[in-house]
Amino acid sequence: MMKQSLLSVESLEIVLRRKDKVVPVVGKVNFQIDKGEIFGLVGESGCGKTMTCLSILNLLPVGMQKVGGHIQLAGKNLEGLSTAEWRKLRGDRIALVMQNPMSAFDAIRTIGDHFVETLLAHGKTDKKAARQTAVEYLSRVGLPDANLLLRQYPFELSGGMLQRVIIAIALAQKPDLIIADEPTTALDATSQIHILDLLAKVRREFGTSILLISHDLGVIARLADSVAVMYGGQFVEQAPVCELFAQPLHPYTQLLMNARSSIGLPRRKRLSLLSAAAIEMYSSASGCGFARLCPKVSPECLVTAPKKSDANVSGHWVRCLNVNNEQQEVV
Ligand SMILES: Nc1ncnc2c1ncn2[C@@H]1O[C@H](COP(=O)(O)OP(=O)(O)OP(=O)(O)O)[C@@H](O)[C@H]1O
Repeated sequence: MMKQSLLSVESLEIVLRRKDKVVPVVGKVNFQIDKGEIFGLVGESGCGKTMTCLSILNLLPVGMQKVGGHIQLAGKNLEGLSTAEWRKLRGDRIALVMQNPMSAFDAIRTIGDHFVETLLAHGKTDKKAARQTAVEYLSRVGLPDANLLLRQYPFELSGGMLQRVIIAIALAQKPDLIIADEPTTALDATSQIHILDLLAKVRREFGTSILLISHDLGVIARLADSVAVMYGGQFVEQAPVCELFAQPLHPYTQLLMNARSSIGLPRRKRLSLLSAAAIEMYSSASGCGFARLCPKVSPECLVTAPKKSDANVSGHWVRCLNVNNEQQEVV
């Protein structure tokens, strides 16, 4: 089947403005998500994953500013939308599933209130029909006794159940894209697997595209079709998921893989691997942002910023001077 692009992010740049300082947070990020694709974004805490997705929804926090780039959804430029248009787009076209499901709910309102109000706010239906839709979608995400659930309060549900409710509310609006930002991080191991299986089912049954953000390569491996590795506000490698695991090229990706495969090692040894990957922003005007931590650093890395170079497999590229040096191209 022909691939059809859904989301296109081009040269995205985000900065943090603090008094007289401007701190780069995300720099010249490019990616594309096709219809029905699950695109994984992986990287250590603080590398800019969340700011990248919040910018897609025009929800950057105070002080953060998108200063460059273009974002298109199904060919339509998302610049210059009115507040009402943004409100409609969020939910109707793009849904957001965040890390901590409890924080998405008002503790003194029932699940039914949340569900119905969201549907009514998006002008879909009357109250009775909204409750019917709620029952249908709560069942579709595998929650038993949906009628009882609608009368319950958030504190009466587990984190895994609340995450399912959020996904049900999102699906009821039939979005084109779900942005799932660390959707399983706050859950216990069993609930994590159930939520990942549910997201796979959502893509299968609804054809929804998913931008899946995680610091955990295992989560990405289980679900994503392709994956981008982010470090210090930049994408440093991107590949189809099997290819990335078979042949990680960037030293940072390799470090992430090693840290993961060292799960069985004593805690101290594991931490020493992880601390080597501690995040520093790409604040250096020249050179590679990862150079100071890179086990393969060469003198050139300190002065020359690496450009993208293609690997042998289609869709796989890396930003590192020490990989395929001769293939470096201007991007
Ligand atoms: N509200 C905010 N105000 C100021 N700086 C922020 C704010 N939110 C995030 N940052 C900073 O922006 C940078 C990118 O943060 P971001 O949340 O995108 O990282 P992340 O990769 O999603 O990490 P995590 O998984 O921990 O959320 C970090 O340096 C972070 O400290």
